Amino acid sequence: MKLGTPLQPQATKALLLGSGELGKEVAIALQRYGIEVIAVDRYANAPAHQVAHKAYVIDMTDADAVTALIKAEQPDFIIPELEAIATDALIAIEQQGSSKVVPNANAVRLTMNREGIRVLAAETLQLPTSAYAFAESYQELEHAVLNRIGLPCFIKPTMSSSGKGQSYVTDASQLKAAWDYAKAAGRVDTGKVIVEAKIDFDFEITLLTVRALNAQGEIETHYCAPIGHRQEKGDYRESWQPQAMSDLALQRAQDIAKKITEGLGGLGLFGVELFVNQDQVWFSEISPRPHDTGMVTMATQQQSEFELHCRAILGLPVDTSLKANGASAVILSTQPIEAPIYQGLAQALAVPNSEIRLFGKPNAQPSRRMGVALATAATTEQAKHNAIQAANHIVITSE
Ligand SMILES: Nc1ncnc2c1ncn2[C@@H]1O[C@H](COP(=O)(O)OP(=O)(O)OP(=O)(O)O)[C@@H](O)[C@H]1O
Ligand SMILES: NCC(=O)N[C@@H]1O[C@H](COP(=O)([O-])[O-])[C@@H](O)[C@H]1O
Ligand SMILES: [Mg+2]
Repeated sequence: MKLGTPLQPQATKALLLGSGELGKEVAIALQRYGIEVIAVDRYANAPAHQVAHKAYVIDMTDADAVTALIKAEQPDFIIPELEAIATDALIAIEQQGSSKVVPNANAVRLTMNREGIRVLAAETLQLPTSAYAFAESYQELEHAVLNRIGLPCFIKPTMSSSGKGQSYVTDASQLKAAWDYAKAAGRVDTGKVIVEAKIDFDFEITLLTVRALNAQGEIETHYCAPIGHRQEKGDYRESWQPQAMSDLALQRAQDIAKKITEGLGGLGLFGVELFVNQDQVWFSEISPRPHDTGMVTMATQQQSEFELHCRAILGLPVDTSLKANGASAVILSTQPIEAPIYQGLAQALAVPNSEIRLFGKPNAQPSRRMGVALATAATTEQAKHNAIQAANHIVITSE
C-alpha cells in the first residue's frame, strides 16, 4: 500500500487499546486511509469492535495479556484509547522497537495517572494548575485538605476518567465518603488519590492540539478552535466550538498546550483541558488522544479530531480549520438495559442541521453515554440548543 511520501515507515496495521465511541471513529478514519484495524476492549461487541477488521477481548490492565496480544498481532501502531492500560507493557514493547506506541509509551504512562501528568505540568514545566496534594490513606487526605489545600476541593482517584470516583467536597464531614468513593469507583485503585483546590473559572475548554509533520519532516504544532463544555458529575454534557475568549487567554492557552504537548512528545492529537477566568488560564489535564468533548468536531471542522489524530500519526498533512459553529450533546441512559434499542430518531433528525451518532454499546447503564447529538447553526448558542433538543428526542429502551 502506498501512502504518498513516506514520512513514517509504511504502516499497515494498527491495534486500538480501547474500543469505545472514540476508538470507533479512529478505526473508521484509519480504515479510510487503508490501515488494517485490530480493536481491543475489556468486553465483547464494543463500539470499535463492530467496525474493525478483527476484535479481541482482554484485560488491558494485565501486562502479560497486553504483551501476548501485541506479540501475536505485530501491529505497526499501538493506539491507546482509554485510561486503564498496563503501561509497563507498552514501555517494554516500545523499547523492543517493533511497534510504535501513539504518541509514545512514556506519554501514555504519564497521562494515565494523574500524579504523573500533574508533576510534569506543575513541577517540571511550571504551568499554572490548582493547588494539589496526593494521599495514600484517609488520615493523609484529611491532613492535606484541612492543612494545605482547603475547602471546597475535588477528590479524585489517580487513575480514572469521565468523573468516575470523583467527589466535590465543600465540608469536612464529606471527606470520608469521598475517600471511600475514590478508592472504590476509579478504573484502577492505585492506592492513591489526588485532592485539588477548586478553581473558580468563567468557563472551561478543551484545546485540541495536534503535533504533525510538515512537508520538511519537522514537527509542527497546530491548534483547533477552543471547545467550550459543561460538565456534570465529572462527565461532559454539552460541548460547543468555538468558545469565545480574550486574545490574551487564547495565547496563554496555546502556550500551555504547546509546552505540555512538547513535554509529552510524539505525533498525534491531544485534548488539553484548561480552566479560564478572564485572561487567566490554568492547566487541568490532558488526553494524548481524541477527547470526548471533541466529538463536536465531527460536525464543525474540515477534519474531525479523529481524522487529525490518524493523519498526524501516519505523517499525513493536517488542517485544523473550523467550517461551522456547532455543538454536541450527550445521550445518556437512565437505567440498565441489555441490548438497548432507540426511539425518536426521526424527531431528532428533524432538528435543523443535526446528526445523531449512536455508539452501539451492547448494554446501557445509568449515566452511561450511549450516543451523541451534533448540530451546526449560525451561533454556538443556537447549535447547543439544537443539539440538546435532538439528544432529548432519543429514548433508550428495551422494546
Ligand atoms: N480543580 C478543579 N477546579 C474546578 N473544577 C474542577 C477541578 N477539577 C475538576 N473539575 C471539574 O470536574 C470536571 C472533571 O474533572 P477531570 O477532568 O479531572 O475528570 P476526569 O474524570 O478526568 O474527566 P474526563 O475523563 O471526562 O476528562 C472538570 O472538567 C471540571 O468541570
Ligand atoms: N472521558 C473519556 C471517554 O469519554 N472515553 C470514551 O469512553 C469509552 C468508555 O465508555 P464506557 O465507560 O461507557 O464503556 C472509552 O472507550 C472512550 O471511547
Ligand atoms: Mg477531564
